[in-house]
Order: sequence, then C-alpha cells, then structure tokens
Amino acid sequence: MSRHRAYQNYDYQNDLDEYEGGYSDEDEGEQLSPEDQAQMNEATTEVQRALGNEASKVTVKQIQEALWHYYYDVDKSVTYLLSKYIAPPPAKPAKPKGPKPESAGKHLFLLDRAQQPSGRLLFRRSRPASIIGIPEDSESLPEKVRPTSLTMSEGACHRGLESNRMSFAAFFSDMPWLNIPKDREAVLTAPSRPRGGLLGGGTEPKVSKLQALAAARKKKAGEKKSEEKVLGTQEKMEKLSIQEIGSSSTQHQDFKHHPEKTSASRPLRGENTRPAFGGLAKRRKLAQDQDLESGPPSSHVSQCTPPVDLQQMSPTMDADVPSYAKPLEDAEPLQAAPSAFAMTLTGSASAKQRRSPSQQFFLPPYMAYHPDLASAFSGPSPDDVVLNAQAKAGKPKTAPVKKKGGGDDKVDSATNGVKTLKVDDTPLPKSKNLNVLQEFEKKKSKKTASFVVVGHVDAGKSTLMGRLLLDLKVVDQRTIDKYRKEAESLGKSSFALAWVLDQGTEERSRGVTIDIATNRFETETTSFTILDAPGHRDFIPNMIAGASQADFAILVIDASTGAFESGLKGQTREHSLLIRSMGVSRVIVAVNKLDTVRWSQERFDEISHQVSGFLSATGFQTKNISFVPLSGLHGDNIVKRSDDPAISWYKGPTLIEELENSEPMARALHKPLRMTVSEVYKTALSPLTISGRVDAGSLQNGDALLVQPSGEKAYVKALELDMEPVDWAVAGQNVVIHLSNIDPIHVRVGDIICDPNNPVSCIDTFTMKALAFDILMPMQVDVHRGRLHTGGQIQEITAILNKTTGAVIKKKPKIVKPANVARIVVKMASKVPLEPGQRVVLRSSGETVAAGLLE
Ligand SMILES: Nc1nc2c(ncn2[C@@H]2O[C@H](COP(=O)(O)OP(=O)(O)OP(=O)(O)O)[C@@H](O)[C@H]2O)c(=O)[nH]1
Repeated sequence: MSRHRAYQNYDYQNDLDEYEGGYSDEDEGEQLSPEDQAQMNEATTEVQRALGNEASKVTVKQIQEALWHYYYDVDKSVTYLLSKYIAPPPAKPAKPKGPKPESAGKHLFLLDRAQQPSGRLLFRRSRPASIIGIPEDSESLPEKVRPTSLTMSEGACHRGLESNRMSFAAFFSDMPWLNIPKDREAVLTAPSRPRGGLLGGGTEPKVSKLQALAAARKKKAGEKKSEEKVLGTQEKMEKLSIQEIGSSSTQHQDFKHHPEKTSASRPLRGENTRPAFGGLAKRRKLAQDQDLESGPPSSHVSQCTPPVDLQQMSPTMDADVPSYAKPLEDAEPLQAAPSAFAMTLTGSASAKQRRSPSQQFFLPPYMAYHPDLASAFSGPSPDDVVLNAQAKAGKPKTAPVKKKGGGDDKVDSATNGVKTLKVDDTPLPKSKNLNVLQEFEKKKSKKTASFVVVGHVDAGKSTLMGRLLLDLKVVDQRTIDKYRKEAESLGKSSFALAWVLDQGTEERSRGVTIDIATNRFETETTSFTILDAPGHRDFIPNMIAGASQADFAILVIDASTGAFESGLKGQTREHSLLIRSMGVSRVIVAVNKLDTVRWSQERFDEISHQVSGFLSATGFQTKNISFVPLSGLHGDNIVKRSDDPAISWYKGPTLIEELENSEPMARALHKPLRMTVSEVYKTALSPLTISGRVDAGSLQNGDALLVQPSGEKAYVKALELDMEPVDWAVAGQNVVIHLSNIDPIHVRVGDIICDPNNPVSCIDTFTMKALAFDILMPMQVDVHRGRLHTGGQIQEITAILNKTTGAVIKKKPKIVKPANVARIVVKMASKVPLEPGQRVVLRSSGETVAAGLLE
C-alpha cells in the first residue's frame, strides 16, 4: 500500500478516542490501585503523627486529599493542613465581586503527562504560571486545571481541591526560586536598537518607556566611552602629528631637499624602533610645504581629489564635535571636525588645507589622491632594501631585484624574446613538378579498388575476410594458429580468423568489430583495399565512414536458421540502404554459413530471392548484384571452390572472382584535389602523417595542401602507396601522406585535404536531395559525411520530389514520409567543409533517417 493510501486509511478518530479516553470522566471515580492505597495509608499515618494533637482537627479525608495533591509528600501536606484547617491566617476583607477574567484560573499550570507503569495517567506540575505570563490568582488555586492543548476534566487534574482553596504564597512557600535576593534580580535591558519588522525591515515596533529609558542610558554611556577612546587615541597619534615635527627644521630641510633619503631612512619591515618622524607624516609635511610655497596645485594635480575628511560628510554632526576638535572649530566654525585619523594624516594645524563647506565634496577613498602620493613609491620598497642588502652580503637572491628604469627592462625582454624566437627554417619539400595524370596513364598500373564488407552483426564478415587473406597468403597459417590459441584462452576459438581484422583488445574480448578495419591484398589484376565494417547498430557511423570510401560492397548474410530473418529486420536492410546512399552501386552478396544448413540450395535460393528483392527496391540494379554461397569459417567458395559434394549444385564464381570482376567507380582524376582524412598519426618520417582515400584530383611530393576546416597550409613531404614510397597519387587510391610545415593540432580525422587554389569551402547550412528512411520533419539530426559527423537540424522542407525525374510534387510539406525524396535545408552547429555533389547521411536518435546528395 502506498504511504499516501496508508495515511488516508489511518483511523485518526480511533486514536483520538483512545487518547481522549485517557482523560475521560469515568476516571473520576477511579479507585486507587493497591500500591497507591498502601502508600496512602502509610502517608496518612505519617501526617497524623506529624500533627500530633492537632491531628484531631482534620479528617482522614482531608489528610488524604492533601497527600493526593502533594503526591504523598508528608511535609507539604502537613503545612497545608496546618495553614488551612488547624491555624488558618486571619480572613481578608472580601473582594468586590465582578466577573472573573476568563483566563484567570484557567491556565495556571502547564502540565506534563507521565504514564505510570500501571497505565494510569498522572499529571505533574511543570512550571508556575507566573513564569509563562499567565495572570495569577494568588488567592486561590484554579477551579479548573487544564493542559494547554488537551481537554480534561477538572477532577482528573486535582482531585478534591476544588473546595479547598489555598493561598498561592503558601502553596509555593517552599519553592526556593521565589526567594530571590534583591541583588540577584534580573534587570530588563532594552535592545540597543529597536527591532525591525519582518526580516529587519518595516516599521519600528513600539518601545515601552522603560525600554526607551534604558536605550537612552546605554546610548549616553556608549558616547562617553567612545569619546574617551578617541581622546586616548588622539593622544597617541599626537606623537605622529606634524605639529611636533614641524619644529624639527633640520629633518624637514633634509627631507625637503633630499627626498631620495626618505626611503633610506625608512625602517625595515618588522623593525621595532620607529622614528618619531614617520615616513607617511614626512610625506604629508613635504606636501604641505610644497603646497604653501607653490600655491595651488598644478593643473594635473587639480584633477585629483583633495584629501577627504570623513567627518565632513556629516554636517549635522557639528553639535557633537568633541572637545579635541575645538581649535579647528574656532578657525572655521562651519566646518565639521576631522577624525583622529584624519588629523594624523593632515595635521591639526593644517587649517589652510581645509576647504570651505562650499568646496567640500566627497569621493570614495580610493579616489582621495594627494599630489605627494606621487612620490610615495619613488624609492625602493622595504623588500628591495632587504634584497639589495642580501645581494651586497653575497647571499642568494630570494626574488629578482627590479632594475631601475623601464628602458633596461624593455631591452632585456626584447633580447630574451629574440632568443626564444624560433624561425621555422624547415626547408619546403622539393617537388619534381610531374604531370601526375600523364604519369598515371603511362604507368598502366594495377586497378585499385576498395570494398566495404557490411552486414548484420555476427554474420561472419571478419571471419570471411580473415579466411580470404589466409587463402591469399596475405596472412600465414602460423599467425592464424597463434590467434586460435589466444582466442581459445578467451573461450572464443571460432573468432581466430576474425582476429586478422579485429585487432583491438576490446574487439577481440567482445568478439565484435567496433571500427573500420582496413587491410589490403592483390590479385593479378587489381590491388584491393578491404574496409571491414562493424555490424553492430551502435557503430553505424563507423560503417558509414567505411562505405564512403568504397567502390563496391560485400553484403554478408548469415544463412543459418533464423539468423537471416533477424538480420533482415536488423542491419542487413539498413546497411544496404546506407551503401546505396553513399553511392555504392555494385554489391556482392556473400550467403555465408551455408555449412550450418548442409549447403541447402533451397535456403540459398530463398535468401537470394528475398535479398535481391529489397536490394532492387533500394536502388541497386540487378546486373550489379551477385550471390555467392560460401562458408567463411571453412573457406568454401572464397578463393578456392568448395570440394564438398553437398554444394556441387553451385557452378558460379568464387568470391575472389566476383571481386575481380567488379569495376571500381569512375575516378574524378581531373577535379581539384579532395581527400578525407581517415587516420592521423606520427611516424619516423614526420610528426604528422595522415592516411585516406583520394576522392578526387591528384597530388605529388612537395605539393602545398590546405587542411579544412582549420584553413592551415601544409606540404607533402613524402607519399606512400601500399606501403611503398611513391612520387604521386591519384583519385581512388588509398594513400599515406607525410606532412611538413604544419602543427599537428590543425589536422583531425574527418578533415578535408584540398588544393589551396581550389579549396573546399566551410559551410554551416546546405540544401540536399534526401531519400527519407523515416518520417522527416523540422528536427534535430546528426550529419555524417565519411568520418566527419556533426550536429544539426532540418530547418526547412522545401519540396517533395519525383524519385526519377526530380520534379517538384509538393511544395513546403510539413513532413516527408519514408521512401519519399525531398529537398531539405539543413543547418549545422558549426561550419564544416562540404560542397555540392557530396553524399551525406542524416541520423536521429541512433537511427538513419535520410541520406542523399548536397545540391
Ligand atoms: N559455422 C560457421 N560459423 C561462422 C562462419 N563464419 C563466421 N562464423 C562464426 O560466426 C561468429 C561471428 O563471426 P564474425 O566474423 O566475428 O562476425 P562479424 O560479422 O564480423 O561480426 P561483427 O563484425 O561484430 O558484426 C564467429 O563465431 C564465427 O566463427 C561460417 O561460415 N560458418
């Protein structure tokens, strides 16, 4: 049950009834417990014994009522009985009858409740009413005694006392706190400041006469005290005043004519012997003298603020001017007196310095500048003196001594600056100024082709590529055996072939490809670059990066029971869409793991049928789709035709034959240089080496390159193709470039290397023709182009287009349905190198939502 429900269902009434039941009137007639009764009898005997002969004047009932009231306290009960029944005080004149104040007698006590072990409730007296401010009825006990918060019957509180009025004084006679000696009585002192309202603001509260009197007394005492303090301080400060030192003409003259001696005569910090003529006073005096001699301050000085006398800030305080300020008052009665501190600074005799009230103006202390302050720091500081002395004594300097004169400093810093200046004298790489395209034509080199291996997770992509490399002898059997042993130790022996591509520790331990793995091999006609893509949906961006570099693709399908179906729902379809969107038009479908279904031709045909259907729907032409039944794990139909009779039904090409038959995409050889940076690293040849596929144009050693978006220039120091040094490279080739004359911080993976004379521009908004994979609307998206990806948003949907003709079907639609083509405007968070014709993929919340071409 929820707590809320529990509270709702709680039976408060029941509890309340039980609680109130503890005070019910039924208790009134409650009998004493046997223990109480025994205690009562014993105490009654005690009281009777204490009363002696007088005991006959009171009844047992009266004794027991007294005992009950005093909780069996025999002494108190005796006192009460004596004063009440045996020797009562003379009766007082009757009070005039009138209505009794309601509160009177109603709340004389605050009662604490205690529970006895027997479960009976007993009430204990807690505090007298006088303390808590309840009106006292000193003559009698209350008629009813109630706790402040509880209702109870009077009988339950003080049984039997209603009829027996007792004197208040007598009741509390044994209480020591009533006999307070006069000298220890508390005196109410009003707060020094009247309390404010809520949060210190608001109207002042009413102050009683007593409070006002106390406040006035306190104020007077405070004033007297502060006056004494000021006088004492002034006496001490007089010693520092220029009045005394004014007579010391020798010192004055000395100081006046040799002001530089000021610093020399300045005591070191912490020195106890303080000269009578303090440095500050000296400066003040000098300034006064100069002032007197030269008249009013010069123009530049006049801009500065004259010394401010804080006392002047309150003309209304004239009446309170202390006696020490009287001489000044005589000189200029309208002016308020300076403070003791101000007098020390200005000197009490410096009446001439004081301005008339009309000249008085007040500025913050930091603006209170006096001309003599200009010379205040002309000499060395105490620290300088110490350091100089240490230097003379041959001690090591604890801090650099400042040289006099700014000129030397400047020269020094300039010299140091020049020393530290580094001129980049790295010679620019030499260029052979080759006609690269002619060289390329002449060479008649092997075809180069890159292919990306895609497919659902665990379809067997890496294993297939490992097998391919093993069978092509790019990797030897020993390496595979080694991998198998290591994989066995991790319980993943079946992944030994996959480890040829999956080199990362995490990839190996998880058995999942994370990033694009590249490898290369050659056949008689072609030099291939493998781009093994991750199948897991979390690493789709890496797969996009791989697909952006590929001429064609191998789509791996897991033919084992159930796996193909789940792959279709998973990344098989998404990868197919992506590779097509990235411009790949040729796809080889590797129907893998057919060994698990005993090389079932039926299964192969079923898969081929379904896959060719959706590939065609995705935009692949049937002539560009081929299917190969194979087993990556066992090496059937990859490089060697399978000798298993179970697959004798297949007479088509092996995977490698299909690869060789695939034509790479047309190369943009004559376009300006464009290359996407796939990797950035350090080599012995250069602190900045990059690799990637040349998308367009060509380059050669010594060429100047422009890196975008940093806009930094770099030079080609050396080039490598297939791990061999070369002089040039052209579009379609995967090249390694050793750069010079650039700081590595300016180059990142995903950047574009371009021709400085034909640079790619950096933009933050573009229009694209997008194929929608999901519903599109103005929304946040991630823009992917190769390795580069950045945040952005669909700003506008301009039109829905005809898929084949590109004609506008509908203008400014609110949304784009899946499988429709639309023209959309995308705004990115930052400027990135992008240009028309490039392919981008839009993803949102981990799903691919669109892909297309920049217009
Ligand atoms: N029986 C059988 N098993 C295979 C075959 N090919 C791969 N496997 C197994 O399938 C599992 C996954 O293989 P991988 O090569 O890692 O699959 P992948 O597609 O590269 O995985 P990701 O890159 O992580 O998506 C491994 O246990 C392989 O041994 C095959 O032809 N037959």
